[in-house]
Order: sequence, then structure tokens, then C-alpha cells
Amino acid sequence: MAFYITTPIYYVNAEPHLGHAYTTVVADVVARLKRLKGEEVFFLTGTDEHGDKIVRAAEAAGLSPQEYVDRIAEKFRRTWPLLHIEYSRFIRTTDPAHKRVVQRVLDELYQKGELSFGEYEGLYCFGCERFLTPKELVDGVCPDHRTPPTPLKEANYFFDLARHQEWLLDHLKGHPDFIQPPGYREEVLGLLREPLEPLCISRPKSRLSWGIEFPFDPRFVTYVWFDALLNYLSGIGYPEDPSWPKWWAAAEHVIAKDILKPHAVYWPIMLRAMGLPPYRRLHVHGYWNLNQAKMSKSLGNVVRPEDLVARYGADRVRYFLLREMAFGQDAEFSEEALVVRTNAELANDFGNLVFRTLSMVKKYFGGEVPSPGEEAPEDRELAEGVLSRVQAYLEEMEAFRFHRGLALLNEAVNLANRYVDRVAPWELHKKGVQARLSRVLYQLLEGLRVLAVALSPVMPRSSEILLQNLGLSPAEELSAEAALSWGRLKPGGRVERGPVLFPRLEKPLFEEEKPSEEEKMAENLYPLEEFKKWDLRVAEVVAAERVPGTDRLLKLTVRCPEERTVVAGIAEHYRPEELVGKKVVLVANLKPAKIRGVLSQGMILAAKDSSGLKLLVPEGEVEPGAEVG
Ligand SMILES: Nc1ncnc2c1ncn2[C@@H]1O[C@H](COP(=O)(O)OP(=O)(O)OP(=O)(O)O)[C@@H](O)[C@H]1O
Ligand SMILES: [Zn+2]
Repeated sequence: MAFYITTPIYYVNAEPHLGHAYTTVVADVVARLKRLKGEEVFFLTGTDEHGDKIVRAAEAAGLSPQEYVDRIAEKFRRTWPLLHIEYSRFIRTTDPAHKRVVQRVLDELYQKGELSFGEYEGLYCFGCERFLTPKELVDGVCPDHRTPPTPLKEANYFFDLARHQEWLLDHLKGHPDFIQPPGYREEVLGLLREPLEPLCISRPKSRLSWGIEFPFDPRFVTYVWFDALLNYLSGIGYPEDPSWPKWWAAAEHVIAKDILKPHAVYWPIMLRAMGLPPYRRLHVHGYWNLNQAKMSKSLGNVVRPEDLVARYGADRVRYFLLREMAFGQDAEFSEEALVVRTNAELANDFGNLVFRTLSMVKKYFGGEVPSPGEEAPEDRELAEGVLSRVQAYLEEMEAFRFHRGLALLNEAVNLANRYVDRVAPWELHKKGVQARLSRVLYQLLEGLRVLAVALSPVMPRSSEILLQNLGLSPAEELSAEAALSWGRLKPGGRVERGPVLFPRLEKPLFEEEKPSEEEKMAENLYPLEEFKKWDLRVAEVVAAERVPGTDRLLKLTVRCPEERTVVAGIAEHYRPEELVGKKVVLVANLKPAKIRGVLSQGMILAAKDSSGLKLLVPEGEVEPGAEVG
């Protein structure tokens, strides 16, 4: 099966930062997952190099636009391998082949009558490089750039989006997973409720010459978005290369929410006008924030990926990025969080399992894979526990729910750690129960093998080292089948202890590693004996929002039937907007408590298992305030 994944082409008006790295790591992880499953993958990334802002950035750097874009594109291209990102092709919109595709498409659309020429008088934002509608202005200024737009009267070419609006609406309705997660699909449906304005797709050369010339009117260059989106086709050799239709039929784009409209509205309509099918899926993520503000080159609050890699290593950074952000939602970046998270889950949990298993095999069996011998019920339980979580992990990862997937894998690690503690191999050794010891260590080595394969898309280098230490060849072992089967290690094989995979980092004094007392309270960890005294009621959620500065807490306003606020530790499992209108079960007679400055008057009940956390909800219509019991 073929799979085609893309990142946005990044605008080269500044160097790459962690936001760009996140999208590109996500695409790389998914590409590796698909390869693990035996799929044939094309992974495209690159740079967007035309437009006003590039000219100005080049001037500021004292370079010609071409020199400037060459330099920054090179910077992007060199950054990705540092993060173990392996793309199939790096495309630049200044590539002659890409320019030819853009001109060809313009010609074609012009001939088909999809473009019109006309005078337009409007308000132009130079930051956005486009005309804004009066409705888009906030207090007379561009909401993104906080500057008043310039009145401009210009003749230009326009692309009539409204002509295909009905079609797009139908397509969205007929394909619920076209745009994911669902909140963004809703947003796009919202955009389509109003008639779409014609898109101005040309810029007069008198004002801007750094762009792709219009093939049938040399007075104009192409609007940078119209040019940029076509990279997804030119990147796979459209229209000459015979393999492009195979990739295009399997196209999935990954973007952040800032560029939702061009990808979810302009692009499918451009494809439609060209007579091509739309892409298969659009995956939209939120922002990495630094000190509560979007990490952005314009604000200058950026983290450089190469600095993080130098300090922590690529695999730790990759793991953190995927584990910490719930795909679709925003997340706050801090090095403290990176250290705390990876110390807990990689150094303590996983690293410890690896280290003690390999040490015991070395000590008790001279570094040889012991024979499995007879299986005890607890051995089977471990194997089944690990494999079922790995299976669920693979499913979550393929659905872009990376943080949940990795939480499941961490559970598998800890099943193995608890198994070690319970069977205490050192006691078996002391007692001389050799056959049992042999099975136990075989189980643990198998656990490591399965985890190493499963983790390979996220942490390719560490996975490779671990497989080599297990005496295996990564090239042969890397398959989904190998991650889902037990008993592949051959007794007698050589095992090396190797270096510590994830050394524990000096823990900065920043944050507690465990949830605070307040957060535990919000996570429903009340002692059991209290339970009987609780007043349980049905409550309807009327509003929900994140508690600022936290990743797990939501502030809910509920009716039961009077209104009150409740803080719940469920932000990693529910988006605020999904909760509004839901009826939930509330513990109504708790002493109110302040949690992160928000008064919480009760507690919402939820159930948790390996697939995540689910709220308890009444099965039919129930009045808010109804007693539960
Ligand atoms: N803070 C961020 N969090 C997550 N992804 C980001 C972030 N900033 C940029 N990206 C990624 O880069 C894409 C936008 O690329 P582009 O080069 O246009 O960046 P930009 O918006 O100009 O950057 P900036 O916001 O730094 O000015 C986003 O769709 C996303 O893939
Ligand atoms: Zn603007």
C-alpha cells in the first residue's frame, strides 16, 4: 500500500524553530509507522520562498532574494537530519520544475474559465500579503499583525472559490474524517456558512516581482499561497511522473491551525477546479507556546531545535514533543517539562527496565539469551499485557493520538517493571531456581525487543541501539509483525549491556514530578471511605475552558440545577468544546477548594482504562440536578 505524507513548506523569512520541528517530527513518526507496517511511503517537506516578506528579509540581511532563500532553505534542510527526520524529498518553490507546474495550472484554469480579471479596491495587509475584508478587521487593524491595512486599488486575477463551495461542503459532509481532529472540521464548516469571496491570486509586478510570473500575463506574479499549495503536487512529479497518481490517492497533509483555511478551503477547491480529487486527509495541530504565547518568529520567542538536540539528544526531544502535546490542542513548552517527563518515563521507567534486564542476563547467564522453558501464568500475563498495549499504541499513533499512544507504551514498560519486582529474579538466583530464572529473563528480553520495535518510529536511534544490544539486526526486526509477536529471540544469542540509554538528567528545581495535591484532587483520587457520604447528582455542562497554565485541568461550569464551577483533570482527554451540553455525574457535597486559583465546587466522575479516560454519563435524558444512587 502507498502512503503520502507532507508537512507545510515553511516560509523562509526566518530560521526553523521548534514549531516547525514538531510538524516535521510528526510527519516523520507517521512515515516510519507506515513503513513498519510494510507500506510504501513518500514523505515531502520543503520551503516556501516567494513573496513580499522574503524580499524584505533579504534586504535586511543585505542579500539578494535568491541568495537569501538559498541560505535559509539550506538551514531547514540541514536541521531535519539532526532530529533523525528522513524525508523522501525536499521541495523548494524556487525549483524550476515547481514553477513550471504552477504556470501550467494557471494556464489550465484560465482556459477553463475559472479565473477572472478585474479591478479591485480593498484593504491590503502587507503582513498577510493579501486583501482583508472589512469583517476581518478588529478595531480597524489586522488582528494578526496589529497594523492598519493600506487602501489599494488594483487590477488583478481572481479565482472564483464560491463556484465550488457547494461541492466542498458536500465533500466535508460525506467524509467525516477529511479534516481531523473534529473541532477543526467544525471550524471549516463554519467558514463555509458564508459565501466565499473570490481569491486574488495575482500581484502586479510593479509592486512585487519576487514570484512566479503569470504565463499569460507577464505584468503579474502569482500570489504566494496559490504557488505554495501546488508543491504537494509538484513534489511528487505531477503531471509527468507516472507515479504521481499513486501517491496523490494516498495524500495526507499535516499542518498547524494557522494555515487551516488555505488547506481546508482554497486547496480542495483548486484541486476541484483542476479536475483532480481532493487529498485524503488533513491533520491539524495546535501551537507550541512559550510563556503562554505562540512560539513564533515574528514574536521572537522561539526555541531552536538544534540547541535542544545538542542538550538532550534527538530521541528525547522527539519523545517529548509527541508525548506532551495532545494533537490538535496547544501545549506549553519548557525545558523543565522536557527534563521531568523524559526523566520519569525514559530514564526511570524504560531505561531502568533495559538496564536491569540486560545486567541480569549478563550476570546470571553470561550475556546469553536464556532458554524460555516452561511458561508460568504470570509470564503469559506479562506477554499479553505488553502485546495488547502495543497493539493499542499502534492504533492510537496511526490516528495521530500520539500522547495517548505513548502513555499506553509507558504502561507496558511498567507492567514489565512490576513483573521484575514481583518475581524478584535475584531471589530466584539465590535459591538456585535456574529454570524459572531462565524463563523470567527470557520474558523480559522479549519485552525489551517488542518495546524497541514499537518505539522505533518515535526514537529510531535508541531503538536501533537496543536491538543491537539484544543481538538483533534492526533492518530485519523492524516490522509491525515483530512488535506484535512474542518469542522471536533465539536462545543462545549474544546480549550486550551497552551504555545507559537515557541517562537521568540533573533535575532542575522547576516543577514537581508528580501531580500536586490539588491536581490529584481534581483527578478524583479521594479515599474510598469518603465515598458513602457523597451526594451524587446529574449535572449539565454549560461552559468549559482550560485552566490557564496547566495541561490537564479544565474549568467547567455545570447546572445541577444551580450553576457552579468545577475543576476537572481531564484536559488531556477532552477538548472543552466537546463537553458543552454533556450531562455528567457530579459529587456535589465536597468542600469547595481553590485549584490553580479557580474555585472548584464538586468533582466529576470518570472511568480510566488503557484507552484513556471517559466521563460517566447518564444513559438517557435526565434533568440536571437528578440524584444518582
Ligand atoms: N508555535 C508553533 N507551534 C506549532 N507549529 C508551528 C508553530 N509555529 C510554526 N509552526 C509550524 O509551521 C507552520 C507555519 O509555517 P511558516 O513557515 O509559515 O511559519 P510562520 O507561521 O511564518 O512562523 P511564525 O509563526 O514563527 O511566524 C505551521 O503550520 C506549523 O506547521
Ligand atoms: Zn495581517
